[in-house]
Amino acid sequence: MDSAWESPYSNAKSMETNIASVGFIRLLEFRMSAEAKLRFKLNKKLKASIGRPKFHSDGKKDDDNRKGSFNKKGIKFHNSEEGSRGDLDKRDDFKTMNGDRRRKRIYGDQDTDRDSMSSRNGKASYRKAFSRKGPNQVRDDFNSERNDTRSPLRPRSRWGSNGLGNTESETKRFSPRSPRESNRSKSKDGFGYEKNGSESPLRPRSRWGSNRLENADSETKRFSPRSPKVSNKTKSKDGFGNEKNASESPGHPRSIWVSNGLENATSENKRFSSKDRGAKVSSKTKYKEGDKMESVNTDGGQASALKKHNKVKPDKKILNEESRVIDDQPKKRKRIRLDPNDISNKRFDDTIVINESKKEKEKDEEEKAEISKNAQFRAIQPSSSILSYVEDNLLGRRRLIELRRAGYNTELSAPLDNIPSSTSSERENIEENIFRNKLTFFAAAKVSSSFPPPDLPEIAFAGRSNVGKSSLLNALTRQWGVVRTSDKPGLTQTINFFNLGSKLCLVDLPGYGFAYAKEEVKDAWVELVKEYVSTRVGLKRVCLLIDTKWGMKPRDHELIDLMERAETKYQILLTKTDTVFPIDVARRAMQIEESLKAKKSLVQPAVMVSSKSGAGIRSLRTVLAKIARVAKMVMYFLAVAGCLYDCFGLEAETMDHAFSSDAFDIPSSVAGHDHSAAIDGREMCPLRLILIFLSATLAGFFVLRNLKSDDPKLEPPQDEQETHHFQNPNKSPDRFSKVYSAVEFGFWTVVDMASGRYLWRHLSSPAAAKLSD
Ligand SMILES: Nc1nc2c(ncn2[C@@H]2O[C@H](COP(=O)(O)OP(=O)(O)OP(=O)(O)O)[C@@H](O)[C@H]2O)c(=O)[nH]1
Ligand SMILES: [Mg+2]
Repeated sequence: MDSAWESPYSNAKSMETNIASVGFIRLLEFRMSAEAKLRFKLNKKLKASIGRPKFHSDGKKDDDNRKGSFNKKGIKFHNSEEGSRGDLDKRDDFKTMNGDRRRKRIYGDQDTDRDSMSSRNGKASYRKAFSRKGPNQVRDDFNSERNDTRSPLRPRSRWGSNGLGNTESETKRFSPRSPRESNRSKSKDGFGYEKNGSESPLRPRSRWGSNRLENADSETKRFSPRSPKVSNKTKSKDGFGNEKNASESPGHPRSIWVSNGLENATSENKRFSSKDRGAKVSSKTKYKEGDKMESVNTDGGQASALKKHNKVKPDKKILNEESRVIDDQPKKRKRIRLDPNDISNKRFDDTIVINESKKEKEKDEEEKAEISKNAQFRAIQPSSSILSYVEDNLLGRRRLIELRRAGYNTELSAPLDNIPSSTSSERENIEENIFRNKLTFFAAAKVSSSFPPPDLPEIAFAGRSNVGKSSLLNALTRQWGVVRTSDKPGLTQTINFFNLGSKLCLVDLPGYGFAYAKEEVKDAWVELVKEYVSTRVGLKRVCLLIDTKWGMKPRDHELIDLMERAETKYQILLTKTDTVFPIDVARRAMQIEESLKAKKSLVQPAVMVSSKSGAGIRSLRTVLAKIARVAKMVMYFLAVAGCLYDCFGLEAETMDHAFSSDAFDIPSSVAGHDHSAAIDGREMCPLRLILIFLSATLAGFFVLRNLKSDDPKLEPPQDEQETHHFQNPNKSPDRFSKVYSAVEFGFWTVVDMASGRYLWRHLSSPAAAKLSD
């Protein structure tokens, strides 16, 4: 502002050249009507009511307030004028108004500036200053002043946006807003912009905006489309902008864009273009058809700038093209030469990466092998007998509705192991008497030396960790919680012995394979399990549990090989059948049976169970109960043989060889005889002989009966009771079967009393004592 006002004083030449225009303005002033004077006064009053800008003693105005007041003044003035006239006269009014406005604004400014200036230097009056500058220049100064004195922190003004092309980013930031801003500010301008003021600020697609958006690639492009238009219109009126720039003090802080414009061509371009926009805003504007605006630039001072801009533009294009060419070239990769003796972290990392890639390859190969395994598995066609068994026992993944329809109470644990329509989850419903006995833990062994004496026939449960060994013990006895289970592999870490009454011993072995335990600890488990299954006296069967979903693993094969060598009887149990589809249960059973066909110690068939649903548990009970029964029969036979040996004086050595407990794998305590007693058997009483004969006969009968049905088949249970349960699930077991089982149980007790250990111990102990003497 200062420089704009001071320049006429400092520049005598411009004073002289503008004398003519001053005279013209004075003439205009004399011709001013009384009405116009009144209007001017009114305007002054209005301005005063709005609030006038403060002027400092040095003539500088407070930037924002001052501009606001200028604008407001303009609006008010113009509004009052426009409101009193028709739309038809708008254009004429616009011109005259503009002239008035120009002059009056000058007067308005003069009132204050003259005082301030006279108080400052006491020489030149306002009119002189005005005459020296000329009206156009004054207006131009006014525009530039508005541009320049805008705070750089006020981007929302069209002036600010134009004048603040100081940095590229700034210009970019401001530039898209400018049309909107200009629209907004127009409403305050009083030059027919008030209609635009009602325009939504979200409508930037004014003519300017649309032009600018055509080339949004670069900043220069953005401004360029407008420039030709402006230059076309302003060329005839050119000559003030540059002059003004020239008259500006280069070091003046006010004119940011001017001072910067002298520094570099590219930024100058942008600045000029932005100034161009600002000039456009400050220029006369015709209002056409509501929203559309057409600007007529009276300030042609930007033509030279536009020329500059047009000159620089091709350079930019070239630069862009060059940069594109550079981008298109393939980028050279940095080659890092590695020192073979370098053992820094970098090289160490590289080796790790190589190892990892090897591991990944191995993993990929394993995955491929696994995929082929899966494909092979899907190709298995199970036999119809297995399929029907799976269906009859509701093995595999089943919907609850299906189980309900079959009459099972799905709210009970292991519902398929229960009698249909039963509400009892207790063990009374177990059809195998031996499993009604209480399950009691009696020993745990970490080493073979701590194994308990083999008093009872034992059935062991082996398999990988988490395969469901412990859960199966609970499910078989329907005594939940006696054996501890966990979803974390490796819970069972010792060989745990559980007595089922005094009939059978169930042994829970620690698992092998993956488990949450140290490697050495797991190795110790494996060794212990191997020792147990290969050397344990009284071990009737090892139930090798295999997860139906995953099938057999190398560790399972290891154990099988060991049991084959030790001639330990083992049977495959497929567990967790509820996790796979029924067809896959059948496939897995087929697959395992096929793969273990040649094994001698294997007891076929594989039993499919689920501790969760209870499917197959009854069949497993039947199998295990028969094992217990066979063991009992063998025990009776041994007892009878001992008696015969005693009675008929058979050679002790022969008897020893034929019926030794080791040969039958029966614990000596179960067999209930020793050689010393047998030798002494000749001295037994006749009553004992009768009892032995009777018991031997009955025992022989039951042994034969049991031996007939010793090998269970993969068909629905042959037993009447079993068949009844599975085929007619809605019927409860009839009374006859209950009586039958009770009589059988009583009979076996009598036989046990007559021919078993009880009598033998009591009768033979005195003889043994004698012999020892
Ligand atoms: N779905 C389903 N889950 C089962 C079945 N049997 C056992 N589980 C679950 O499998 C997990 C392991 O069961 P455990 O009985 O502890 O397995 P384990 O073989 O004794 O494991 P270790 O003692 O670690 O050797 C538990 O979360 C059981 O609930 C089954 O038949 N079906
Ligand atoms: Mg366990």
